[in-house]
Amino acid sequence: MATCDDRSPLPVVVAVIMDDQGRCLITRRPQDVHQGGRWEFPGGKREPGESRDQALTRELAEELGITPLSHEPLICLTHDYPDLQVHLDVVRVTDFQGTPQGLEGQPLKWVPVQALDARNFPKANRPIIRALSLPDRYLITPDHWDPEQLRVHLECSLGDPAVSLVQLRAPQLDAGAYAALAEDALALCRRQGVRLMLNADPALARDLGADGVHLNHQRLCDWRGRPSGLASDFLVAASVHDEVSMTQARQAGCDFVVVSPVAPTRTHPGAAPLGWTRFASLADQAACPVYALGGMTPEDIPRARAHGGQGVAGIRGVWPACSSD
Ligand SMILES: Nc1nc2c([nH]c(=O)n2[C@H]2C[C@H](O)[C@@H](COP(=O)(O)OP(=O)(O)OP(=O)(O)O)O2)c(=O)[nH]1
Ligand SMILES: [Mg+2]
Repeated sequence: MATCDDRSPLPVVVAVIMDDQGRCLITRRPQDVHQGGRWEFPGGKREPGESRDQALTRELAEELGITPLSHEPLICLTHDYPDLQVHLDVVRVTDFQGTPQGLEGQPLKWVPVQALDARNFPKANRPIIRALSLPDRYLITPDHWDPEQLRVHLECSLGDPAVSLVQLRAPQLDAGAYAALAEDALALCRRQGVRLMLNADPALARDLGADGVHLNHQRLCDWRGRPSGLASDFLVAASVHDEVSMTQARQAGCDFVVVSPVAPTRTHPGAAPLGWTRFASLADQAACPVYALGGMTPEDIPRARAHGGQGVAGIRGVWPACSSD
């Protein structure tokens, strides 16, 4: 059902409320409203003149009878439904007062983040669920590591709890050597519960059972939709450098993107850095979580988040130091 509100996009504040076991609160929308019958995160339309935080406090009081005490930005996105364009400003509520109740008669459930994919949410919620399940750093293998150095670095880094998402990038290897290395790296990553993205042909990533594929510029241009036989949690990511490639990533339905180079970097010394203002503007156009790449270290994570990012990606500065370095 369409809304009578003619603001476009419709400004909506959305709250992902977490409990101390890492579960989040979902509620069911009534049948007779826009996206009726689907599960959602609590929240609603911002009234004219209201700030995001005022709307958050009002909506959570009206719908659940609770008061948010602390929250942080999670992701902002615009989504085009056939009948309505919405702009969702999503925050993660980490502390609140009161016990949530369905004050409008809506069913409530606390569910672990890993169980969210299986629920029937509105389409706009896919990036929110991705943002919840992705870490604040994305490690990319440097191409000067030979396969043995790569194995040593993976083994020493994978025990670090901050390391949970890695991209295997090895453009110096031929297809056969890359596939052999990818099989070894996947076995190591699986043992530690780390997700491995292959910077390779999407069919290879699927056939080896990788957690996802990272599309470089050429593969993003060639992308013709998710190949058949992919699990729904298989991640598709892409490298983005400007508005054109951000639009391509949106059209490809990427689960996350990496924007670069944000700052000067030793690996690409000739490339002009985008800077944080341009990063923020590109992040605003994304329909998915965005990592900043280029001269990043873990100290840049708060800055990346303050500019609308999920966190940082890195080739050199983001890997933990290993004793063999
Ligand atoms: N609250 C919420 N809204 C969502 C989510 N995903 C999503 O696409 N939306 C859309 C559905 C609606 O078009 C819009 C939210 O508007 P709403 O109808 O819930 O607004 P409201 O709570 O102010 O309701 P009302 O007072 O107008 O009855 O955002 C979500 O996870 N949570
Ligand atoms: Mg609502």
